[in-house]
Amino acid sequence: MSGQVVRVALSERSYDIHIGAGNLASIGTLVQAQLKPVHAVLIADARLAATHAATCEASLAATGMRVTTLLVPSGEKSKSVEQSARLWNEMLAAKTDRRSVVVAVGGGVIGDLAGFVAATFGRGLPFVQVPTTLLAQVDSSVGGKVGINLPAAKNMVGAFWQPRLVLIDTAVLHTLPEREYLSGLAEVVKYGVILDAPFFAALEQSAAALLARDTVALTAAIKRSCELKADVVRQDEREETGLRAVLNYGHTFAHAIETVAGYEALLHGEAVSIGMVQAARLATLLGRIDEAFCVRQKRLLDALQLPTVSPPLAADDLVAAMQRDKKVERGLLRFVLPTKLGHVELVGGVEEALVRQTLAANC
Ligand SMILES: NC(=O)c1ccc[n+]([C@@H]2O[C@H](COP(=O)([O-])OP(=O)(O)OC[C@H]3O[C@@H](n4cnc5c(N)ncnc54)[C@H](O)[C@@H]3O)[C@@H](O)[C@H]2O)c1
Ligand SMILES: O=C(O)C(=O)C[C@@H](O)[C@H](O)[C@H](O)COP(=O)(O)O
Ligand SMILES: [Zn+2]
Repeated sequence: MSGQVVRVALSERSYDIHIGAGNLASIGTLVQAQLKPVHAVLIADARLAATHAATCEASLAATGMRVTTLLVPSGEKSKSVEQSARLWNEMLAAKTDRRSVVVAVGGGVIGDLAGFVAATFGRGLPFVQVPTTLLAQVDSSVGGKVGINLPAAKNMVGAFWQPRLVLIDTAVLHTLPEREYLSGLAEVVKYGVILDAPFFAALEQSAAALLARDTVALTAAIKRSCELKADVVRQDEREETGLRAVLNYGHTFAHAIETVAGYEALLHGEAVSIGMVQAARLATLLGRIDEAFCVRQKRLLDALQLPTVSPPLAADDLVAAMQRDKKVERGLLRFVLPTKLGHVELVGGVEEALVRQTLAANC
């Protein structure tokens, strides 16, 4: 198969991310060669039933394995206990067992949900990610964080369950709606800010090409994002040393906004864009970074047509949501904050008054 491969090197169960254009139809041969399952449970976004999910289904079936396709309604609300229970029951009815593999086809919602179901059904089934949004290709399909939301807390129930392989077909991005595409660019910008200043500068140069979905610029951005994430996950797979927390830059604010807004008003990447602006502002209030950094970060987010101002939400509700963030330690908030372009730190003991001041400055 042509294309590029990024390796996620782990002590157990390392895996490859295959990146190419038009490689979706090779999913069957890849899965068969690597996992030799007798049965595939294809969990797909219902909106992709007639397109990318159908391609994957045909490719898997062509290898001779039995295929059960389970469609999930599109949208963040599907990352739920109810959808998980429905999938577990349908998998049982379809005689899913340890020779089965779960294949997720869709964006981050499907990957997180299908991965969670794979991690829990029968105490764990092999799992394959076929991400079809930019956000899922650069972030959610890599690293094994799987899970669902509770109404009052985003991603609160889940597991670390690594996929056995990730297949990225950049051609599927041609059908992605504009707003969803831009949302994925926010996580790409995140990688530049937290880990790679030259990559951030390259994004500044290629903003117009990225907006035009230019294949060369896009493939480079996807590959670099996957490499950066793979390297963090390699060093701290289960977010135990604090290193992996860097990937959470902007997310304490973002998850609070998404939760308080009821999971539907904003896309995850949009909330991350706003959250990165707020995290940078908090860092300036703490004297950890200068205003020039904030201006530069916002300029790139603006160039990529991402939102940088939160919708009006009650500060009390946002702070209460932040108190339920998984990074909270002994009741104290912790934030990932920039120290310079390309470097962030996990900072504890941030006073609530400063967080409120940051929220009030929303502009
Ligand atoms: N596990 C992780 O490490 C991680 C990382 C980042 C984000 N996430 C999670 O990912 C989720 C967001 O994922 P998302 O942005 O991919 O959203 P999503 O899964 O909701 O997909 C966005 C929309 O795009 C549509 N779609 C998907 N692929 C398409 C295609 N190729 N053509 C046309 N339409 C297509 C879907 O039907 C959906 O309506 C959030 O729940 C977030 O918390 C998880
Ligand atoms: O992979 C990670 O680690 C991340 O933090 C990536 C984030 O972009 C992603 O949104 C993740 O789902 C957030 O995880 P959470 O542990 O804060 O719920
Ligand atoms: Zn994210």
